[in-house]
Amino acid sequence: MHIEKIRWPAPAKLNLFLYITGQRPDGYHNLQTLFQFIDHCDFLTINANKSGKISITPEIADVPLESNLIYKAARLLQEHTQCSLGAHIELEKNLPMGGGLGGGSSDAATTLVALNYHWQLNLSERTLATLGVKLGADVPIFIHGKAAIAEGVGEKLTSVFPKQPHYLIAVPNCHISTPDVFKNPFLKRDTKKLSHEQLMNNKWTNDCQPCVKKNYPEVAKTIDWLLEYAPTQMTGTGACVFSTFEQACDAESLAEKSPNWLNCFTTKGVNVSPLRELLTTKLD
Ligand SMILES: C[C@](O)(CO)[C@H](O)COP(=O)(O)OP(=O)(O)OC[C@H]1O[C@@H](n2ccc(N)nc2=O)[C@H](O)[C@@H]1O
Ligand SMILES: Nc1ncnc2c1ncn2[C@@H]1O[C@H](COP(=O)(O)OP(=O)(O)OP(=O)(O)O)[C@@H](O)[C@H]1O
Repeated sequence: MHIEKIRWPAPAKLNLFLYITGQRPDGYHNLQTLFQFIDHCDFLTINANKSGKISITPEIADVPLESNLIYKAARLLQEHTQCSLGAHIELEKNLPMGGGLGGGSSDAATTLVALNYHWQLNLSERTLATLGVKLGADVPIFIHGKAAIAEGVGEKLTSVFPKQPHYLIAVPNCHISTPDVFKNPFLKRDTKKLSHEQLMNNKWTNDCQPCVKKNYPEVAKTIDWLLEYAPTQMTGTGACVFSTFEQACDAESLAEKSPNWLNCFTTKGVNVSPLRELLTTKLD
């Protein structure tokens, strides 16, 4: 067991494009989506112990321990490996919840990767991703840790190298349920599947955005305000929206002049996740 206390990052992701190419018999949707990470993270400080128990502080408001994806990921790993070790996890929650930035999935992925290290389980990335997808469709990309086109329901990953621009991320004041967006009868579900080369060279859009804009006026107002200044679109099933800039100073000056109702922060796109950076450069 690695007993040293380590502060592990759990970064957010953006869907730079998101196309729905069909629906499977089980109701899940086949996607073609481009994931990039941003340098804006939750942090999990992990202290491994021999208790067999998983404790997390502080609690997340409205999320009981048994529903916390960090707890679920740790339990899944214990069950899969019959490991009798435990851990105390201190969570610094910086990512907005239910915003399409994948914070819950990222926390779960970081838990799997970190406990695999602390408990010295030696599970492969593939095994961790197979366990992780049970917790959420986005967990495998966070375990992969490299910008990628995801296909299937999000589990088939091909690494790609999009530009790493600066972003202004806006967080509209509304919670959007992912299942509700996928249930919407007006959702476009028949986008033609394209080659990776075509996908990377075309203009990038998000098939969920028109329905979400229609049903959530806060999202529509945010996108329309930002579009006056920079290319802007929604990530995932919303509600967060990102505007793209070549220079950090342009993102920052737009954030400064944005109206009070627009809650936002600036960050940079990264093709290697901070979690992967830590694993490959600092812990090897
Ligand atoms: C749309 C994305 O945000 C893209 O990054 C993700 O694929 C959604 O990932 P997530 O929030 O982890 O979603 P999950 O918890 O796996 O799925 C929530 C619900 O969304 C619907 N869902 C999700 C993913 C998918 N490819 N097809 C779907 O139809 C299903 O009804 C599912 O029950
Ligand atoms: N550790 C966790 N962090 C955030 N949310 C969690 C966590 N554990 C459970 N949840 C639940 O998961 C829900 C979705 O959280 P999350 O922040 O991942 O949404 P999201 O950013 O919209 O994700 P996605 O882009 O994958 O749809 C939350 O509303 C919360 O109830």
